[in-house]
Amino acid sequence: METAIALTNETCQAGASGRVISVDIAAAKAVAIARTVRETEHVPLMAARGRILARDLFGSIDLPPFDNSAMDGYAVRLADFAGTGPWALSVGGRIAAGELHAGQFASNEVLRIFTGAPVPGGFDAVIMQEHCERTNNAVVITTRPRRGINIRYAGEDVRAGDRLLAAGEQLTPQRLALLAGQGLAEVEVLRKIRIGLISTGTELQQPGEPLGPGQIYNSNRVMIRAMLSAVPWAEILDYGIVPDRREALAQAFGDAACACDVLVTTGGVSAGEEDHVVSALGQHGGTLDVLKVAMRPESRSRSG
Ligand SMILES: Nc1nc2c(c(=O)[nH]1)N[C@H]1C(S)=C(S)[C@@H](COP(=O)(O)OP(=O)(O)OC[C@H]3O[C@@H](n4cnc5c(N)ncnc54)[C@H](O)[C@@H]3O)O[C@H]1N2
Ligand code: MOO
Repeated sequence: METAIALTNETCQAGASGRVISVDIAAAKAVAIARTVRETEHVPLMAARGRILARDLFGSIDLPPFDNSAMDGYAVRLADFAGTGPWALSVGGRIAAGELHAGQFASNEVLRIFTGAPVPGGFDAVIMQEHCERTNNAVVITTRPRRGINIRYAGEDVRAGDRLLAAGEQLTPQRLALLAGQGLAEVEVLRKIRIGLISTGTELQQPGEPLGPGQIYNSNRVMIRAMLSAVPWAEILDYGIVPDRREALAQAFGDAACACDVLVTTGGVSAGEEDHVVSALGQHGGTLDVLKVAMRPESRSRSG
């Protein structure tokens, strides 16, 4: 592990003798000095995709909340299947999803039922309509059903009290559905990491503007912003282009340091006297890990 070096006005030269390391090692070193964001916020489920869960979440209700039919067909009681079939049973009621059936049933009565409808107490199987023959007010069933067939029992998917998700997990669409299934409207997540972006270079020009002599369009900015905008737990603060003047850079870094958790800068970290980024960073009392990364065309990046 290379030790962090204190910054001085000459620090911009410090990388010159540093060892060149791989992209993976450089990334690991940058991650090693990172601190975890602790502040949290509540966000609506609809806006929570990709956010990081702040705390463990436990089920508050069973899912499904009640025994319900997995098929359109007939709810039956096994006690009505005495002897050998076929059995002719009369239809004593009808229930669709979203309804309740409060009535009583005589023995030998079945219930016309639809997918998602609650299975009343006492019924222990649902026979698909395709496996029944309906005649007026009766159904003929030829095969004795298995107990529980085509019934989704309360709590089969989630039990109240189960740990559903752990702190630190990312909220995928499927996990969000799990929380919605518990009736949650919002969820506590870690606040977004604020990533500042500063493009350094007197020679840089914004795309869309005429290119002056010696100028080059700022292509890194749009690339980095596009990459960061795909990160749902990050927020981008774009400070635009800052010219290669030490005071201007120090001012921009000072502003950004107050507002950001991470600052991404491009340019100005080479070894010439026009490269002021490292020394301007030093003005804010930081320490610096010099990371010379084995990549082309830019081999110089810094993390601190
Ligand atoms: N006799 C037969 N019955 C069924 C058959 C079959 O071949 N023969 N196929 C089964 C299959 S497979 C499916 S899938 C379902 C499709 O039925 P529907 O499209 O009518 O779906 P629903 O009954 O409306 O819902 C099914 C289930 O999911 C619950 N649900 C619905 N919407 C939501 C939502 N937005 N969020 C949460 N949960 C929802 C609903 O309450 C039901 O429990 O048909 C079978 N039946
Ligand atoms: O075949 Mo249904 O449409 O998935 O469960």
